[in-house]
Amino acid sequence: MNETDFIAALRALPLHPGARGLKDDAAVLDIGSEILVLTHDVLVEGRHYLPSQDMADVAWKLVATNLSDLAAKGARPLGVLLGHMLGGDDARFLAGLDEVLSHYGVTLLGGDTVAGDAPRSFGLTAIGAATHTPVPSRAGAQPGDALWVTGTIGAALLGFEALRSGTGDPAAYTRPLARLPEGETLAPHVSAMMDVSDGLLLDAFRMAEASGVSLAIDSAAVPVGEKARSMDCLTWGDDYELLFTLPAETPCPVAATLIGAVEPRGFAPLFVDGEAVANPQGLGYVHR
Ligand SMILES: Nc1ncnc2c1ncn2[C@@H]1O[C@H](COP(=O)(O)OP(=O)(O)OP(=O)(O)O)[C@@H](O)[C@H]1O
Ligand SMILES: Cc1ncc(C[n+]2csc(CCOP(=O)(O)O)c2C)c(N)n1
Ligand SMILES: [Mg+2]
Repeated sequence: MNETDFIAALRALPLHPGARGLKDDAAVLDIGSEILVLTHDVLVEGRHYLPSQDMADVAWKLVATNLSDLAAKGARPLGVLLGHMLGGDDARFLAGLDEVLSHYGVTLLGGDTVAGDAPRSFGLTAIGAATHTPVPSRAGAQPGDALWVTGTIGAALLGFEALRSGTGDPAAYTRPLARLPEGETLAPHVSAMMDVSDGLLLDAFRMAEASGVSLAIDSAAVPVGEKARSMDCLTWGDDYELLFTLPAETPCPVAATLIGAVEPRGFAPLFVDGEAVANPQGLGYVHR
């Protein structure tokens, strides 16, 4: 069973309405006075980071990737709960955790600590407060809307290669940034929004499926890390940029690039340069 199959099977279990059918970046919990936004992500040695990496980078990435899901819902972080496995360079992990929490002005709520052998994994739950209702979802894209993305797609891939070769800047891979200010600015305007974690094309496919529309992407319009390897950049993932749709007449209120359009559902959820993409296979990263 791969990640997609497992999540599909989870959808048959009793789901909270705030789980949004397990088809969104985070759960949305209306508790009356506030709307909480909740997300959890895990990093695994060898899968999400290299065993040789500085554990300070791992702590940074663990927090940033979770905050990215809050950003995609326009939420402001309230705090985090950490699931920690002792046995690596725990002092460096603590230093990186201090650094990333200070950077985002976020504080610890709690967590759990265990010891274990490599390959170790680390979990984090991030809790945020919605800044705008309705909280943006992946499901609201409307035919006629414009499709936008922040930042450079494939920067993480190039950062990963820089880390492995020891030449160039690995920061886009080792120290991704959560687009919290952009997410908050965008939330009142977008019809749909998500972060790009598994690859632009796979995540666009998921947005199209959730919204019941087709997304048409002009691949040449996407700002990629390396033009000659555009397809690698569009499918590798780990970029943590925001992918969103805006009504055609709405000016984009943040720095971002127009990369396509929302169309009524055609015979595929995704069209890349006019070519129908009916199957998500090969569009991005899926755990298996
Ligand atoms: N083990 C699990 N138990 C419950 N819900 C899960 C589990 N794994 C995934 N989900 C849910 O499935 C949906 C999709 O998850 P996914 O991990 O693809 O989203 P994401 O966090 O935005 O992406 P990424 O993990 O790549 O950052 C979310 O609603 C998530 O909460
Ligand atoms: C050492 C190493 N680091 C990174 C990658 C690439 N990668 C792994 S998971 C993922 C998507 C986000 O994960 P998730 O869906 O769990 O949030 C990506 C792009 C790799 N193959 N090897
Ligand atoms: Mg996400």
